[in-house]
Amino acid sequence: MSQRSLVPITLLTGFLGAGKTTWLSAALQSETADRVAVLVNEFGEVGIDHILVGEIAPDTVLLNSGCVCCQIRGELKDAILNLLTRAHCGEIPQFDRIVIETTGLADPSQILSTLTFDPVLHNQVVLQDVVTVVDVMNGASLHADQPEWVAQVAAASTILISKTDLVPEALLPDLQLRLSLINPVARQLDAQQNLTFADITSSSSIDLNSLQFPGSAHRDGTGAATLGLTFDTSLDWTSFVVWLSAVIQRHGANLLRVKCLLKTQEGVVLIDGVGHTLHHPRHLDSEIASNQKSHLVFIARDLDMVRLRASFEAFLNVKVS
Ligand SMILES: Nc1nc2c(ncn2[C@@H]2O[C@H](COP(=O)(O)OP(=O)(O)OP(=O)(O)O)[C@@H](O)[C@H]2O)c(=O)[nH]1
Repeated sequence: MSQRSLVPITLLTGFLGAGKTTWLSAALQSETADRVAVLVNEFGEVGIDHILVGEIAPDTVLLNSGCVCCQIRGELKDAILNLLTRAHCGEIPQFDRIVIETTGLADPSQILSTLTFDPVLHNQVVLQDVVTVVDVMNGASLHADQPEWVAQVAAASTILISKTDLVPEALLPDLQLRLSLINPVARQLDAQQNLTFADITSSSSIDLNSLQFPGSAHRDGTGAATLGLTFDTSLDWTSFVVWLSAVIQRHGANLLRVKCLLKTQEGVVLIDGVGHTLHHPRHLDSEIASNQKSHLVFIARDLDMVRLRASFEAFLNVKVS
């Protein structure tokens, strides 16, 4: 099956009470909403969010009795396959996208790993976006010392900042800066802007101008560190894959996010990974892409970024600026 026919999945995550269900309910009511199937994962005996979302999307499926990232991965797989089968048989309307709303304590990298490595799911669905809702009131203060919050922010392709109506506008830049220190490659949007799925998901053609890469290594105060490397030389793709595989093999548990735009002898390649799982590399063949420098970004916890940079330079024989 070709990549084109895979059903895209949007993973909607964010800490407890951040505003995931509120945003999802609003987006589902938008006139321009895709045809969306929704899976809601909740802790506890009684799920409530799926009832709220279910008023708008009647075929919403509740995954309860555990967290989808650790305890009920099999249930997630069965629920996705069940949705696809029911749509195929005409029992529920056809859909263009599946949205999975996680619990507030989920680690997105575990779910990505299930979606990517399961041999059956791998041929049916593809994780397209990780959308993380961050509560502007509690995000950087209350939640920042929670590893799950940092993992969710680091995994995001888009960060939706919620509850901006509840704080003075002047407080926003501070949170935005802190978020971009943890994850410099995610877009940050105001959740109150009536955003549709089209607004928050990555399009098939990538807007290179929207990609941001940090210039060096830094720590953000939550224990996560970021390394950004930029260089102009063309890389040997095979050597890079060997190096990256070794890094993931050795330090996979510490990695929160990897994003690379690479000039190689085979063209420009975009690599996007959450935790130690990588999406399929995407070839970018536009003229704009070929005029870019190469950029690598690693976000990790307890990883010596100076040594990582030295190892990259030595193995690939590249001097970075
Ligand atoms: N004022 C305001 N309240 C919001 C906003 N977004 C969410 N809320 C409120 O915040 C509370 C939690 O919102 P939910 O959407 O249930 O949050 P959640 O992330 O789905 O929560 P859990 O599933 O329990 O983790 C609710 O009372 C919402 O009404 C917002 O942008 N502005």
